[in-house]
Amino acid sequence: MSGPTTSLTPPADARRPVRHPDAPAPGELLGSHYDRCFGCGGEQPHGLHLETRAGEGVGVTAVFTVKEAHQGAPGLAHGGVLATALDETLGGLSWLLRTIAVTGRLETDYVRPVPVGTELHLAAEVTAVHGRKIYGTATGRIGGPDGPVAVRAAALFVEVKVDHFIENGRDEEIRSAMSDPDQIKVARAFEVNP
Ligand SMILES: CCCCCCCCCCCCCC(=O)SCCNC(=O)CCNC(=O)[C@H](O)C(C)(C)COP(=O)(O)OP(=O)(O)OC[C@H]1O[C@@H](n2cnc3c(N)ncnc32)[C@H](O)[C@@H]1OP(=O)(O)O
Repeated sequence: MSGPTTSLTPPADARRPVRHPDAPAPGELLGSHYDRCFGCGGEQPHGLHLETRAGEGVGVTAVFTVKEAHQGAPGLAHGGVLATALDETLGGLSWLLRTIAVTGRLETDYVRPVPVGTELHLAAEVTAVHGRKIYGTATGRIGGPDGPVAVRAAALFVEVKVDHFIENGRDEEIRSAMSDPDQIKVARAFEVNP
């Protein structure tokens, strides 16, 4: 049975994603692409501090522990924070394709409430590529990597050139990110189609 067609449904002539030959090995920690990123940066005290690892195929896994600062309803994770966790995990996929891409569209289903203190086990994969458009899905499970799904998302990322950040970001942060002594991180932040 086919579902409704939306802008998140890859067109019929979309291609299967291909893991870049220089992608990190399965299980390898990707590390933060930028210290001040709200999703993964170590220098954001209330950030998500998401730790993402390369998975099999064109997939990644990540873990996010819901902290007191991430509440919406008392004792429960804020939906926007959970969407951020899904978005950040999906963002990690660009490192497996060795492409820079930004979220164009993110559609989120909230299936179960996620209490503060929960470890959310995230997994994302690229499902198709069409020109600059990268289609992906993500899930967040509670109680372990095979636990019940609490949140899931479908997304469309759009490949961009590094100019996207240089032209739209603030000079101070761009300069600071480029001068990071961790050259792998700089490459992750700024390299386009090596
Ligand atoms: C300083 C540190 C750097 C860090 C770097 C690492 C980044 C990692 C960050 C990780 C953090 C996590 C990630 C984050 O949080 S990323 C942050 C959140 N995202 C953004 O800020 C993106 C803002 N949007 C834009 O800049 C532009 O709109 C983009 C670049 C997305 C497209 O504008 P552009 O002018 O370039 O392209 P186009 O308009 O010709 O469209 C091209 C194609 O795409 C299709 N399309 C477009 N939008 C949509 C849509 N909404 N639904 C459905 N389809 C859409 C469009 O129809 C067309 O299709 P086709 O006609 O070809 O078939």
